[in-house]
Amino acid sequence: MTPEEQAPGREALRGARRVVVKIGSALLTNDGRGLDEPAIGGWVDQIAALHRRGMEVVLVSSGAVAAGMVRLGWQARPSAVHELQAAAAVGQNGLTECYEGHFARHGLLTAQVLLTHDDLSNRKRYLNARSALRTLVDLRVVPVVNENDTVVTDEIRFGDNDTLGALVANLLEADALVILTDQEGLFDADPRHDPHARLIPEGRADDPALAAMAGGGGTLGRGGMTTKVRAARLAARSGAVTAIASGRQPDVLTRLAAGERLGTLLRPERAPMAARKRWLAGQLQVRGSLTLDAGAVKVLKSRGSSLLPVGVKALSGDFVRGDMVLCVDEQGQRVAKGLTNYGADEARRILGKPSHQIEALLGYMEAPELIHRDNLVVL
Ligand SMILES: Nc1ncnc2c1ncn2[C@@H]1O[C@H](COP(=O)(O)OP(=O)(O)O)[C@@H](O)[C@H]1O
Ligand SMILES: N[C@@H](CCC(=O)OP(=O)(O)O)C(=O)O
Repeated sequence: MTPEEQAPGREALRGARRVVVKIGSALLTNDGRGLDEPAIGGWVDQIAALHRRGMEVVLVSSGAVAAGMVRLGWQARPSAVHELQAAAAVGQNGLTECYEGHFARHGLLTAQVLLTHDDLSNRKRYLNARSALRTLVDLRVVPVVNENDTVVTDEIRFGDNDTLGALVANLLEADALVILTDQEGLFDADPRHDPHARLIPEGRADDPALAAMAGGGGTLGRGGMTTKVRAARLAARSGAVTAIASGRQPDVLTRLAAGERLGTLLRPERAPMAARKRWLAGQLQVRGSLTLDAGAVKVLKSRGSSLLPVGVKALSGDFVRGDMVLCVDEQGQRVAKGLTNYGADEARRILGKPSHQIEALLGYMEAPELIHRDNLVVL
């Protein structure tokens, strides 16, 4: 059997028990004309149908800023953070009200869950968010998740909801992430600019060739296909398949759940990572970077070893013990990410040195490794 045959494909969607559905801004707001209520009603009807069949669905919905702009009568998306925050606060109200009303037609309760990057990067808050979401799902409530745009600033925002959708899929170990957008799926070029662009029906979530075809978004959406392909790679870490499809296709969700070949399906190729490693991999903020020699790159990749100072050639950034740092090879390619046992000043003094010299060099030894393998994830 080839790896392609072994990997979960369309049947993973058919048999999915838990699914995260992400609906993008471009689609939700009918290209900027305010919330597309009839369309939202249609997606809710499909989710309710899946729910009745026993499927657990978590919704990740964008649209707060775009809906707020329309309510406030603003023509153009503001660039000032405080205005974006205000628009999100006004628009999120409308979103919640809209979903609540439509799900109520089916006798289903919804729950508004607003998350920030900090909620998922701080381990304690991550575990809290996980148990709250799990409880809601167990109670058969449909969580409606968005980024808490009103309190985030540029440095700490996910920005696009594709990434948030993937992290929620990881958090709940969902079987599938379905990304509904305004295109039929991933094309080999941006169909907005290339009329000859062709749809890619299936691929590997971590295929770099697909990432290269994906471009940025329209005026309303944030990340375009770039963040959708990256989200598929993130979702694959917990074994989820990702479908990217047009929310304008009639019955798109129920047809996907029936295993129909719609849109683009991106399959996970590697075995799912343990939960803690996934949490590490999902961290977006890194404080510094370490350049590894070829020997260190090899043992990290082939044996999952810890990173010792002896294998590090250079470092950059201003990090402290416990911060996330990126490990790159001598060509600058990303190799791994992990939580460092030493701050930048100490690490600089022990670079390239065997671990038995650490105590003599620093006057103490926190640990023999710069990054322990439990705190390291190979990318
Ligand atoms: N290779 C590609 N295939 C399909 N769409 C692409 C591609 N590259 C860029 N895009 C753009 O990505 C847009 C969808 O992303 P985005 O605007 O962020 O929407 P959303 O709000 O649904 O996330 C499409 O309208 C399209 O113009
Ligand atoms: N959190 C933002 C959504 C960000 C956004 O537009 O994301 P996306 O739909 O992925 O392009 C909002 O509700 O306006």
